[in-house]
Parts: sequence; structure tokens; C-alpha cells
Amino acid sequence: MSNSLHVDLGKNSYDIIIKKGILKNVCEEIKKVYKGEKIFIITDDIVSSFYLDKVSQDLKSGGYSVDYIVLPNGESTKSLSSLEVIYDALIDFKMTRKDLIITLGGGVIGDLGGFVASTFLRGVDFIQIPTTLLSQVDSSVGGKVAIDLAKGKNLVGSFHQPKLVLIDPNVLATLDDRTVNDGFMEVIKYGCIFDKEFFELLYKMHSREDILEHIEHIIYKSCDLKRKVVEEDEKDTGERMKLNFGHTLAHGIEAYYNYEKYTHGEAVAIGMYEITALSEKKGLTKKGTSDKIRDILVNFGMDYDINAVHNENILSHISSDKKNEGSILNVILLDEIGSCYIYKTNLEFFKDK
Ligand SMILES: NC(=O)c1ccc[n+]([C@@H]2O[C@H](COP(=O)([O-])OP(=O)(O)OC[C@H]3O[C@@H](n4cnc5c(N)ncnc54)[C@H](O)[C@@H]3O)[C@@H](O)[C@H]2O)c1
Ligand SMILES: O=C(O)C(=O)C[C@@H](O)[C@H](O)[C@H](O)COP(=O)(O)O
Ligand SMILES: [Zn+2]
Repeated sequence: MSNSLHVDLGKNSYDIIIKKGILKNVCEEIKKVYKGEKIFIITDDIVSSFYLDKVSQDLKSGGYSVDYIVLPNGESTKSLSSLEVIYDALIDFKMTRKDLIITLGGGVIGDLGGFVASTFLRGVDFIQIPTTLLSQVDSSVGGKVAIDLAKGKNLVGSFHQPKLVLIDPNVLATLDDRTVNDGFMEVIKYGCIFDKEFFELLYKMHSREDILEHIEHIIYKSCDLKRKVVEEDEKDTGERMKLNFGHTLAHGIEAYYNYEKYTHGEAVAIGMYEITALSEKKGLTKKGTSDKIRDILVNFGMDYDINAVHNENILSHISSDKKNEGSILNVILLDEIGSCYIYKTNLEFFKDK
């Protein structure tokens, strides 16, 4: 079974192809969108051990000249220091604006490699081959590319849409349970903000096996929900902010714990629960909504309440939230499961509990 979506962004439009086994055959799809000669693959040390040979051999047998860089896995690779290493390797490869970058990995590699593609030689094309659940349902779509600074998450970045997204659900077989569950948190986010029926389906899931049983539907539905909002607001000035539900706190949580204790999805889980519990208390969300979120997080062994809303160090990160407009905070709140809105407020929102 193969599913495709088209992200309609004028000259920045592209396809998302979701197909089990497509990793063995990426060259055929890439030939349709890239007519050049050289391809540079950016990946990490875990992903490369499973998939780099397959992808690079396939591309070489299709006639491309291929080189690659293998970076250490983990969030700390999404950094300024990685940029210089990659730019150097691209210069050694004699990369030109007509050549192509492929990001083969999770959200760290996609965000970092996408940022490299958006800046090197003032911009080259890139293709995303996401290999984690999180990157297949979220980060490979929409063109937000970035690196972290010690002072905060994704603080340097741009919008650079990929030319193609190739999703092979089979590669999730090699992910550990923690990383599958982590990605599932962004899936739950879509249900919370846009689709009650989807949330109810997810609510019945209790394990990795349940997720994998429905994997093609989960990926397709998530990418489709994201596609719609990205088409409406590519540059994140309005509707797209809704995809940031849970992230106002999550980015502070990740940075506060030095990107070590909680992964992105785990921090988003806490952020979604705590903001909803708070807004419920303030009468801004239907009663019982945070309980529903908590139930599903508990099923997947997530921490859901670390009192982030009372932690001044975590809250201090809110000043660099990209949804801010001067002193006005745009916080994403749920009316109820399946429906959300942008609430304009200020830091007092968190202080006045
Ligand atoms: N750009 C966006 O719209 C967007 C959206 C959501 C998240 N993000 C970003 O994505 C990042 C998190 O991405 P992630 O959760 O994919 O983390 P990740 O890229 O760090 O991957 C998690 C771990 O899984 C390993 N891995 C990847 N694919 C594998 C596979 N198929 N088999 C075995 N191991 C595999 C990696 O080596 C890594 O150790 C964060 O930096 C977050 O900010 C960006
Ligand atoms: O694509 C978006 O827009 C999102 O907000 C998706 C988020 O899941 C993702 O974590 C994103 O990287 C957050 O972006 P930021 O602008 O808050 O840094
Ligand atoms: Zn996210």
C-alpha cells in the first residue's frame, strides 16, 4: 500500500510519499524530482549503521555521485558547532547550488540538515528521509529547520521546504520503545488540537504494538493534518502556531534539563498536560480535558506533571518563544479535545494560578 500527499505551496510544493519498503528504492523517486549529478547525505551514527549503505548504494547504482557525513546521534548535534563541520564537508565535496542534500534520520538530522540546506551557498535543495516516528509524522513536513542554542530550542533557523519527503514505516522496526512513544506524543497533539475522532482512536492505544498496527493511518493522518495548516500559514504567523500546542512549556523543559532528561516528545507531553490543566482551572478549557490527556500519557509511561508552570527557570524560556509578539504571548489552548485556539496573554497567565 502506498499513500501520497501533495503539499501545495506554489513554487515550494512537494510530495510526501508513505510506502513500506520505499527505503530500498529511493533512487526511483528521487530521479523524478532531481536531475543533477551529486548528492550529499547527512545522517547520524545509529541511523547510518542500519540504513546508510542501502540508500547510498541505491543512489550510486542510479548514477549519482554520493558522499555523506555521519554525526553523533542526539539533540546536542543540533548545534552551531555541527554546522561548521558539515559546511566544511560540503566544500570538500565541491557542492554547488545545483546539487542535492538528503537528510537521513530523525528530527535532529532533518532540522540540522535542512538548516544547512537553507544556508549553504544561500540555499540548496534537500530531500527528507525521516526515520523516527516523530520525524515521519511531524518534523519532515513543513520546512521549519533550525538548530538549538544553549539558551534555547530552535533559536536559529529558517523556513526551507524539502523537494520531497520519503517515508518508510518499516524503518520504525529498529527504533527503541522510548523513541516510538516519544514520537507518538506529537501524534496525540494533532488529535488534541484538530481531530476528536483521531484522538479517540489514539486513546484506545496502549503500546508500541497498537501504534505499529495502525502505523500507515497514523502517519498519513498526521501528515495530512499538518499539510493543511502549513498550506494555510507557511511562515507561522497565525494558524500554524496551533501546531505549537504544548511547546511553550516544552521548549523551556528541554532546555532547563540541558536536553538530557526529556526528549522533545516527552517534554511536549508534559507541556500539553500542564497548559491544559492550567487553562481548565482558569475556565478557558472544558472541564475533564486534561484528564483525557493524562490518561493517554499514562498509558505510554510519560511524566505528565512536573510542575513546570511553577518553575521560574522553565518559565524564563518563554521570553524567547517564537510565537511572542513583543510582550504579548500567543498561547495555544484547547476548547476541548479536537479543537484549539490562540489565546493572547502575557507572563501573568503563568503567575496567576
Ligand atoms: N521541524 C519541525 O517541524 C519539528 C517538529 C517536531 C520536532 N522537531 C525536532 O525534532 C527533534 C527530535 O527528533 P527525533 O525525536 O526524531 O529525535 P532524533 O533525531 O534524536 O532521533 C532519536 C534517536 O533515534 C535514533 N534513530 C533514528 N532513526 C532510527 C531508526 N530507524 N532506528 C533506530 N534508531 C533510530 C537516532 O539515532 C536518535 O538516537 C527535536 O530537535 C525537535 O525539536 C522538529
Ligand atoms: O511545524 C510547526 O510549526 C510546529 O510547531 C511543529 C512542532 O512540533 C515542532 O517542535 C517545531 O519545531 C517547533 O517550532 P518552534 O517554531 O516553536 O521552534
Ligand atoms: Zn514539536
